[in-house]
Amino acid sequence: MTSPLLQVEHLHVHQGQQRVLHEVGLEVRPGELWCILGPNGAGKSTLLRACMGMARPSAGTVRIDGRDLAAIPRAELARVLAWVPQYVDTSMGFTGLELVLMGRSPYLGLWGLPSSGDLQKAREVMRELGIEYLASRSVMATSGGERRLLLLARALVQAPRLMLLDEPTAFLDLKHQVELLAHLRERVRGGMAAVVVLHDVNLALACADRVLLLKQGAVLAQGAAGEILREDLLRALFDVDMDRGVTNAGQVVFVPRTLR
Ligand SMILES: Nc1ncnc2c1ncn2[C@@H]1O[C@H](COP(=O)(O)OP(=O)(O)OP(=O)(O)O)[C@@H](O)[C@H]1O
Repeated sequence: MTSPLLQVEHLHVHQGQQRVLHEVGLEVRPGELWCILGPNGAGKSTLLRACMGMARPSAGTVRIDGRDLAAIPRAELARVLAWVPQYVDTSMGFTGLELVLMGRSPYLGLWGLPSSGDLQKAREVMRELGIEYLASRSVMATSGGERRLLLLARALVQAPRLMLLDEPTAFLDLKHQVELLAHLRERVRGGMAAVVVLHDVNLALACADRVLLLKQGAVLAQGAAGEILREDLLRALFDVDMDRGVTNAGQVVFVPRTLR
């Protein structure tokens, strides 16, 4: 078995007096796509933030590629790990291409200027995601979904081995949601690892290898997606009765009972 790229052990995080994460453990290996599911306020974003050193553990360890996260210089970390946050600060008025090019900063030389190779990589990823048309547009003049795709492009040009994505499908229409996750799956098949916070159980079921269910800051269950995503655990997680069905194409789906 390959060694983990991300290893979280006995992680506790507090925000002031509030206990946000309690005794969380997680191991992510190359070629695995993990989905984190849980109710609002469960601690999903905090877990991602702790994995990249933006939320300080009150106890426990986070290791990236076998090394203690706190001991890895930021520039070095950025060559291994990329983050797709929930929001982008659009107040600074970058163009789409400039935002995407920021993903190349861990590789820039002495003067910090992107080379023609960096520009080519940025344009290539934008083309793959169908957002070339945003290259010279101000990020302030883009839609919520377009910003999401720009943030994904920025993370992809970073050429990370591990990607952490916080609700990347929020604001995206159905086609873009499916395309984004398919794109991510393809990268993961190529050996990258990804941890994705999602709210949609069916999208998680469609794309995840492994799933972690987080409730009130603690792990309710984790393991292979097909074993963990089942009615009893989903009910315990969301306090909503779910019915399991199978589509004509043989795909398992869950429907909240109150919506039937
Ligand atoms: N900076 C902070 N100061 C105080 N409390 C915080 C802070 N950041 C998060 N929290 C609290 O920690 C808890 C977990 O927040 P977090 O954002 O990790 O949840 P989440 O599972 O990502 O939620 P959502 O699905 O709503 O995005 C929440 O109760 C939140 O109010």
